[in-house]
Amino acid sequence: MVPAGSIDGVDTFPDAARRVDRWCPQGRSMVSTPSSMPPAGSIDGARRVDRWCRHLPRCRPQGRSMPPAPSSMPPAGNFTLLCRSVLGIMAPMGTLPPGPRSSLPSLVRYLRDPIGCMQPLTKAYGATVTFPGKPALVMTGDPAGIKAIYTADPDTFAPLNQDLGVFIGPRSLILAGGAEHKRARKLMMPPFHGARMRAYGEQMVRLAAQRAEAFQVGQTLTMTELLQELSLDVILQVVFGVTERAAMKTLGALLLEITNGISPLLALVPALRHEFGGVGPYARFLARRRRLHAALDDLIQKGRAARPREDVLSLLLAARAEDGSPMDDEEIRDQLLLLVVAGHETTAIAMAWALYALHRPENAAALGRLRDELATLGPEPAPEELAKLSYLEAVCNETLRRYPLAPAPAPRKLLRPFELLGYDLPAGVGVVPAISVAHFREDVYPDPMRFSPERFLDRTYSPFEFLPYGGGARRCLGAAMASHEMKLVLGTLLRRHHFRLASPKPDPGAVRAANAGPRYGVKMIVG
Ligand code: HEM
Repeated sequence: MVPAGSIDGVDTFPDAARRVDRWCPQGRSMVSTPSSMPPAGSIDGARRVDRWCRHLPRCRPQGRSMPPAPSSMPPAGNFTLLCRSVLGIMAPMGTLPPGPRSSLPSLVRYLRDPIGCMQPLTKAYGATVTFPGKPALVMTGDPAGIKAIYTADPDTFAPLNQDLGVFIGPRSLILAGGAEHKRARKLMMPPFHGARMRAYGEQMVRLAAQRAEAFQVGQTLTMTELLQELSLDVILQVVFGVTERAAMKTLGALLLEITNGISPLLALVPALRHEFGGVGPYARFLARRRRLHAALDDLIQKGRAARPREDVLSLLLAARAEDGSPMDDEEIRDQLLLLVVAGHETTAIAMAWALYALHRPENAAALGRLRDELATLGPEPAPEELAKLSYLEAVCNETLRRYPLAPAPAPRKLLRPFELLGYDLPAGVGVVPAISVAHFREDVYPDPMRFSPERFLDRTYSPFEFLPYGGGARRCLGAAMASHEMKLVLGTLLRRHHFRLASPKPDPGAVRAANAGPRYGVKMIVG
């Protein structure tokens, strides 16, 4: 048995030794401490042993086979840990789950392979990983950890990326915290409630059918672009209430300028956000934002003057908080911008991934089964009939699982200490449910890389195992709308046309703004 003594004072804590015994022979499997583990007398001390003992010479005389540490693992001894703490690189590492020494390689890997980038880290450290930084980020793909985050009191967290306010409006829902978030969410929820989808379905099907009518046999379509335009049209009509063609075109162009102008580097590296005398990507972005703000202000004024309509903007203008106060124009403008940024590219990418997956040769059976199901409907089915198809729904869910758009959604910053899977995380740390880890767990989704809609017919998954829309108090506001749109648009396109992929090359995905989308745009030939 490995004596746990004298490493960071562990000798006074009896369960530490058992943990060492568990970890040392296993080498690389540095999974997070299971919640079933008895609480350690000194949690800090014991956990440090969990993570570091196999790198310390003290363990070796015990005759255990000590596999080499993974190269990304810090060669930590007390001195190294101390230096890091002093330098602030890994500030409170003593209480955090294991993770790589630097976050930079992971960031680079994320930009190259947003969906698969967590897999090597999961192999090295387990489903819960700490990324050092200021603040450190703890990502967990463990359903128990995800549950702890999503079911915690929402006031435990604040949204972390306040600096993203330049892109999505400083007063937008996604950046609000505490009581402000609760107030805004309550005001914004009703137009996105599942029951409202009936009102929006007709418009979604009509817009998809109009696009599909223009397709010509043999034509090559870049699905990400086409579907982005289509879901922008849906947002313009359903959210903004703009139905007149010319107005849709003008506003649509301004919105696309903004959403396409948010480069991943600008979003991830605040230091690049300088105007540099009016040239460069950030200066261009700010000029576009000014033009868009003017157009949105105009739309809001017209909305206030018009009679109430069915669209989201109209409902937001009429919404009142508990104290009877409405949202002011500036807040509505920020919320509208958020809805476009959060809503149109995400849904478009999800639909493009679905078409890509269905038309891969290995998934021919899934496409066949879906086509058979669609053929059971009459010539002009009501949107609700499409929305009720169970295999179509399973295809959409499997797409969102296999190709998570937000592999790691916006971090939540801890406002107070928080226990996660037995680790006592200090205030200030960011926590992130790692969708890209949760959706690829072998124990939950056997053969996880395979696209298999049948999974969603055979069993149901908990909200901590299947979480394409995040969860808890910040679960995606547009989830019902996105799922509805996916089913109606895919159903409408596939009922009217056959397609094949223009290239057999697999698409590993790439970062597009904040989302993981197809790298090659999903080029398809109309059959
Ligand atoms: C397939 C499409 C979509 C996916 C996969 C998706 C995914 C997500 C995710 C993962 C989050 C973060 C949740 C969290 O932090 O726990 C989120 C937040 C959000 N989404 Fe979506 N989304 C989609 C479509 C939409 C649409 C269509 C809209 C609206 C038009 C929308 C509006 C929002 C808003 C407003 C938030 C912030 C919620 C809050 O902070 O309270 N999303 N979405």
